[in-house]
Amino acid sequence: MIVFSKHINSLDPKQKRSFLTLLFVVLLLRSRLITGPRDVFNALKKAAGIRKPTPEELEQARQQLYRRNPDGTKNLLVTYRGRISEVNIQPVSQDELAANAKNFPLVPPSHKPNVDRIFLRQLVSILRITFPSWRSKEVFILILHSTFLVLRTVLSVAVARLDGKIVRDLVSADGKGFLKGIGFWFALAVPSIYTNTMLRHLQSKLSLRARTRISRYTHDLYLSSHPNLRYYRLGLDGAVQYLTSDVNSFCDALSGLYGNLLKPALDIVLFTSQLSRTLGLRGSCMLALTYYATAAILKAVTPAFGRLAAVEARLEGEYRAGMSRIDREGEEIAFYGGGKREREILRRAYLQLIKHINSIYKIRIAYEWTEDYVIKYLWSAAGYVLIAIPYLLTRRKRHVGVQTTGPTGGHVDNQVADRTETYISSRRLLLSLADAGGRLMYAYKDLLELAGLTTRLYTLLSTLHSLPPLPVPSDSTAVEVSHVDVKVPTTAVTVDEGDGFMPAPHELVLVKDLSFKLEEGDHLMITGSNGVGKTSVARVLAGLWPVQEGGEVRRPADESCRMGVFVVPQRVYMVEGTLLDQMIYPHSYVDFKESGKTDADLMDILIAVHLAYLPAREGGWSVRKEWRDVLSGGEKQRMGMARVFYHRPKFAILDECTSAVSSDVEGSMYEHAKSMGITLTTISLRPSLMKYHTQLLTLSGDGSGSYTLTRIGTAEERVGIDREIQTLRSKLQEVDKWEARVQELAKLLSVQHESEP
Ligand SMILES: Nc1ncnc2c1ncn2[C@@H]1O[C@H](COP(=O)(O)OP(=O)(O)OP(=O)(O)O)[C@@H](O)[C@H]1O
Repeated sequence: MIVFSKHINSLDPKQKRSFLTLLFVVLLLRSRLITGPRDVFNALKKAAGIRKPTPEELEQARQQLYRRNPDGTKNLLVTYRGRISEVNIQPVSQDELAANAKNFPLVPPSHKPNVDRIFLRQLVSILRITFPSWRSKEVFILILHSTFLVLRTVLSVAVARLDGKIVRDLVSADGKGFLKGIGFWFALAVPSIYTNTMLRHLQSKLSLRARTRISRYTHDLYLSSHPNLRYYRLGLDGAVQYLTSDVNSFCDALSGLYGNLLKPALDIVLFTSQLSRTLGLRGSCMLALTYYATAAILKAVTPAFGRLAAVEARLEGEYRAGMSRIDREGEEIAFYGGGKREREILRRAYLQLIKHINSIYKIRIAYEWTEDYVIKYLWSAAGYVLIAIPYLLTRRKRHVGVQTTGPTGGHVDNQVADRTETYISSRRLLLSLADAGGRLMYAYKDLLELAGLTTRLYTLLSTLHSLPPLPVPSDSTAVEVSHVDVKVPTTAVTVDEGDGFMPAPHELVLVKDLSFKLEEGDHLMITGSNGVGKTSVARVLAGLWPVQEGGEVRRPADESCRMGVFVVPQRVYMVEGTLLDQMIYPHSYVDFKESGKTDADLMDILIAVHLAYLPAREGGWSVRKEWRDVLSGGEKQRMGMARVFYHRPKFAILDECTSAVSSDVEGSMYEHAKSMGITLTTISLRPSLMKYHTQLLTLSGDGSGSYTLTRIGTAEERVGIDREIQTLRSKLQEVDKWEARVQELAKLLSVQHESEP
């Protein structure tokens, strides 16, 4: 950079003029002040027959979502400003993610964010994601950004020199030189402003690219299918905040810091080298001493900005989570009239956040006061002293300051003008130096804040990476469970301790040593009182909860659903999208088209679940609505059953998913499922459903984890029912005794009342 500036200095005036003209033309073209090339481009597009898509084509692209490429990758169809752009998506492979896990060992919960070795290690691990290779576009932007940073520093020196020269011409009453100087001043303004604008632009661009890289990585990591299911098992409080806001803040802080750190550092080196010519050895040593003293004072008064930023992000996440809970559960809250209560909860979360932010502001007052005092006043005073030293202490007249070639040709024939020029140039450089020092100190504060955000992002990534894949069940033609203890996995009950992760205090075993086998056509009903572990059995069967050593779950590999069994939960999930998307979930429109199914097939399914009126009522298959609010509870459950008929799995688990459906429709849906050859496992407390099943699994619920498995309609089941009838009869016989006792007690009470005074 210094070489570059020296090189420019060495050019003769004619060469300098040509160089500046060339620079001006390049900047003008790049700044799009001239729109010619763009008009030509648009005209060419028109001539080539490239037109704007129609609204129908836009809707079609929205519905289709992506196009599959022959090489297996997907092109996402993004509709934006009336156009469709295709973005090639190349997901990070699971192998690559697994290999990266070694870069993300878990942080100890006691770790407090700071600018230290741990921070650097964490930052490097994340930077590997942001800058995947030397040839990536992000590196190119970084190089371009750095080039503009150097250019800005060079221009600053040129401005300081010009400033000195203008004042020199003024003092020596050189009108021609003065006007020439003003002309240069305006010419220099063009590249200076352009450089500043480009710096801001490239900084934002770098932040956006980093955000895209990290978001894609976290999406691939977080939204992983079986056997990873990280989105289900993460167990980190405020995960949404980590995945959205924190990523954004981190990228902004990172891209901002680069410029904020490099620019003042460059400035300091260049300005110091320029000034050292004026100041001499003694002055330069004193300048270095000033730097050291400043850094020491500010380090001593700098608060723990990193930790403060991490706490702020967590509190922001809690507040956001409260807001989205109300948005999600609005109707339930309204039925309970819980607005006031929710307001209190939200207000508390908000006040906690605001109190924290306020305390940061207060902490900042003292810090910023010291910082301003040191940077603005101490440095300026030191600057005056340093400039004065050569004049006050050195008797020998020295040619000091930045070299200029004025009308005098560098001869000192006007001592006052010469001194004024040197003073103005040096003073401007010193002011710029103070400004650079200030920005460097601000950058240290930014660095601390980046440390806090890095810890947050690193915690997310390391927690995601630390989840081992779930065991993949072996293939079988039937569903087989042998010697399985159904227990709540420890990772599912973790508590977020701000930055850390705490395991569950004890293990909760719901069902002990569970064994059963379901061949195709063996329909199982699971029953037992609330909270006994019925849904937990489904979680184990679906592979959501791992099985302990010694136990085993075997399932068929079924193409219709990736996990071998298709589970319909009690609360049916409604996906964002069209009516068609609700029915085919988790299939996409492309999957639907590839499956060969038609609208007529879909209609048949809707008839089977008694929802045939929906497409006409809602305005067709492609209408988009907030289906969670539009459909009633029973309609949603019927839609859940429609999905089962659409996917037609070999085995389906229905977890109380018809509890809001009328009994007649429920019965016809069960008959339809069986006629399609779907083997059902129903979790229900409704005895009326028993007739559709062949086996009954009853979980005892006495805390021992015991269960009974009986065949429905067999001698064994009849014996079981007889036994229960006998138990009830013997209890009924005691009813007479209990009634006699009640009468005795009533008499006793009335006697007591009479004897009272
Ligand atoms: N992630 C979890 N963390 C902690 N406890 C859990 C978790 N999941 C389930 N449990 C506990 O395990 C027990 C069984 O839950 P499960 O959902 O299997 O009950 P259920 O028999 O299906 O109940 P219901 O009939 O009310 O639906 C409950 O006491 C529940 O609190």
